[in-house]
Amino acid sequence: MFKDKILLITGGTGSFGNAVLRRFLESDLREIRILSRDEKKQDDMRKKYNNTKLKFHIGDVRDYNSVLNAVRGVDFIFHAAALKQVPSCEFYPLEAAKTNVLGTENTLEAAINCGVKRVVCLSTDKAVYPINAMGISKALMEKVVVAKSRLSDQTVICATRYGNVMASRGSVIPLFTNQIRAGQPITITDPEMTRFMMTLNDAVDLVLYAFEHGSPGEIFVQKAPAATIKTLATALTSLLDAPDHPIHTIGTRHGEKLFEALLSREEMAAAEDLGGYFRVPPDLRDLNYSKFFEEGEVRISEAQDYNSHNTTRLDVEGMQMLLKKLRFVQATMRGEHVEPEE
Ligand SMILES: O=c1ccn([C@@H]2O[C@H](COP(=O)(O)OP(=O)(O)O[C@H]3O[C@H](CO)[C@H](O)[C@H](O)[C@H]3O)[C@@H](O)[C@H]2O)c(=O)[nH]1
Repeated sequence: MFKDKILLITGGTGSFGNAVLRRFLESDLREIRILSRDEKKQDDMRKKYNNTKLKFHIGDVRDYNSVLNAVRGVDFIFHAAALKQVPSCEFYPLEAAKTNVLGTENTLEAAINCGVKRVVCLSTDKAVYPINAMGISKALMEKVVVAKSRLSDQTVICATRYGNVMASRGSVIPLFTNQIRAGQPITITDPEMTRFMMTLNDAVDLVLYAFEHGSPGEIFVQKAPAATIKTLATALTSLLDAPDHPIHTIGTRHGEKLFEALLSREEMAAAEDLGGYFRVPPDLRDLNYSKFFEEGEVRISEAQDYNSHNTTRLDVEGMQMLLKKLRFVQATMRGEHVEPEE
C-alpha cells in the first residue's frame, strides 16, 4: 500500500508525527513530508532522524498556497496540524477557528485539487458535546471533513477521534510524576473525573486503521478504557514507591468536563461495532426538511452516548498495567529523567 508513495503529515513535528516517523521511516514509502511553521522543531527532527526520505516544508495550514506547495505530488495525508491546548483556545477562539477549521478546509481543498488518494483528519473526544473553544473548533472541523468528503470521488477523506494520549507533553501523567519527584503534593482537580486512557501507539494504530479501511466521511473511534483521576494518582504513586504522597484537591479547571464522550447518542445509534473500533457513517441525507423537522428516529431515543463514565473502568491494578507499558513511566520507575512521550 505504501510502496513508492508520498505521505504528508501536517503539523508533523508533534508527538503524533514523531510516532508515525518512528514506525514508517524504514517502510517502503518513497518520501515523508512534514508541513509545519515550526522551523526550530523541524531542524531538531532533521538532525535527530538524519534520513533523506524525510522532507520538511515550512508553511501554515491557514495559508492555502503554502499547503498547496506541500501537497503537490502527495499520495496520502495525515492531517494533524491543530491548536489543541484548551486554555489557549479559550483565550483566542478565532485563532482556533483559523487553524482547526479553515486550516482543514485548505488542506482538504488542496488534497482534492491535487488528486491525493486518502486523507485522515485527526480529531478529539473534546469535539463531542463540546463546551470549550478547542472542542467547538474541532467539532466544526469534523463537519468540514464530512461536507468535503462528498465533493470528490478521487480523494477519500475520513477522520479519527481519540481521547487523552497518556503521558503526552503537558498532560497530567508527566505533571504528577514531576510533583512526586519534587516532593510537592499531587494536584487533583476532581477525584471522580474520568478520562479515556490511550497510548500514543493506540492513536497511531487508529489512524492507520482509518487510513486502510475508511470510506468518505466516516469517523473512527477506538474503544478505550477509562479511569478516574484518583485511580490514576493512586496507581502512579504506588508505582513510583510513594504510596503516601500527599494529594490536594484543587477543583475543576475552566472549560473542563467531568467526563468526555467519544460518540454522541446519535452517532452511537448509527455506529458500526468493529470489535476494537467504532465506525460512524456520515449523514448522507440531503437538505430534506421533512427528515430534519418532522420525522424522528426511535433508535436515537434508545441509544446512549459512549463516554468515559460508561466505558470499561480501570481499577488501580488495571491502570498500573497500562502505565507500565509507557516508555515514560518505565524510565521514571528506573529513576531516569526522560521527556514525555514524543
Ligand atoms: O493538575 C492537574 C491537571 C490535570 N488533572 C486532571 O487530569 C485529567 C487530564 O488532564 P490533562 O491536562 O492531561 O488533559 P485534558 O483532558 O485537560 O486535555 C489535554 O488533552 C487535550 C487533547 O484532547 C488537549 O491537548 C489539552 O490541551 C490537554 O491538556 C483531567 O481530568 C484533569 O482534570 C488533574 O487532576 N490535576
